[in-house]
Amino acid sequence: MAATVILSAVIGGVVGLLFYLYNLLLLRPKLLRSKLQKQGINGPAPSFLLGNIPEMKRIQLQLAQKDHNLVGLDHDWPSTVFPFVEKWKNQYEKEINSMILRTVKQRVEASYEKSFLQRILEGAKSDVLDYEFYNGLSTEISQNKFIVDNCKSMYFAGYETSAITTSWVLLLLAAHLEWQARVRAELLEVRRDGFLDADLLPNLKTMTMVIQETLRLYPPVGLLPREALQDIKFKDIVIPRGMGIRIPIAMLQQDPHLWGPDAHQFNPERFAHGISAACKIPQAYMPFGIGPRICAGQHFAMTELKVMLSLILSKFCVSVSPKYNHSPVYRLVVVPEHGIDLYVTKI
Ligand code: HEM
Repeated sequence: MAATVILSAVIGGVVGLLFYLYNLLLLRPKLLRSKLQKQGINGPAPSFLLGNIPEMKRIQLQLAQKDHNLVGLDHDWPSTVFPFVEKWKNQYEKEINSMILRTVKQRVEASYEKSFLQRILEGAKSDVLDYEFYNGLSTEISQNKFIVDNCKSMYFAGYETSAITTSWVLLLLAAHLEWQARVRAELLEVRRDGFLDADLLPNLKTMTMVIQETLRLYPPVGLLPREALQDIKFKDIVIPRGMGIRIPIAMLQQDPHLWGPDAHQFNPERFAHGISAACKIPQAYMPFGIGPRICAGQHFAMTELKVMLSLILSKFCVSVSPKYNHSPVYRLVVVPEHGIDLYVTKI
């Protein structure tokens, strides 16, 4: 009898352990991964956005296939509890870094044009690396680190932000058909001969207003982190050196005291005479941040958004599907929790 109990306990323990490992290593990361993919995180990027940097797209696809453990574990399992997670993360980081370096170098060797990546490489060789951050590292390591860090920053800062803004704009235009019609009419008028070139983009005034209003209501970066580098006295408030500060962009951009009673509504008309006329304190509108660290890609992002929306709206009408469940949430950027369901009709 005792032997049966012990045997059952051992079998139960082994089965439990196997299930735990299965859950930890396979099932859970897989579920998390598909959940993240549904939100568009780590999924294959639209080729338009990455069209000019196909290598980055390839890297992203490779990562999407490879890093399911990393994604799952990163989100759920603190490395302090499972020290091996740290080891895996380091291993993945090394792999990702060498993938980026390899890609950058191959691309630069294969290209004669003055590309953005070439500029990063030139930057890596200039005295920019005198920064404290790189002190103590050998020249080669710091140059490589500079290249990899810059590629990661550009990719991190430039992809999700623009992609999610396009989605929010399409949703808002699907919900406000009169604005969709105005944007389309403007588009047809501006590209009279059927071709929209770069010089015509500034003429898309209504579209600019719609994008500005979308970025007001759904700023991808909802909070801006800063750190006080010295003691600051701000009226009656003393902010000691080293304190972390969060600037609540999303809240500032919907404050009725600043924007009027319709602050929570979609009304692109408020931007008809620019940002200063739209808001009592224009500095409270900061979807691209503010100050010396303002978004380096803001003009590129506006151009990219206009081109992408022009291409979509000149060919398709969008309307909201009854399946759509509105629930914006703060993740890495502000995203629709359940995705965006739209009906798309060819014009
Ligand atoms: C709708 C699209 C975008 C939004 C809303 C956005 C927003 C932001 C915000 C809020 C910041 C922080 C600014 C601060 O700290 O004051 C930032 C930084 C940055 N963004 Fe963007 N961004 C967008 C697109 C892009 C694109 C397309 C690129 C590159 C191609 C880019 C590159 C960067 C870089 C490099 C930084 C860091 C600048 C620095 O720290 O000096 N962003 N962005």
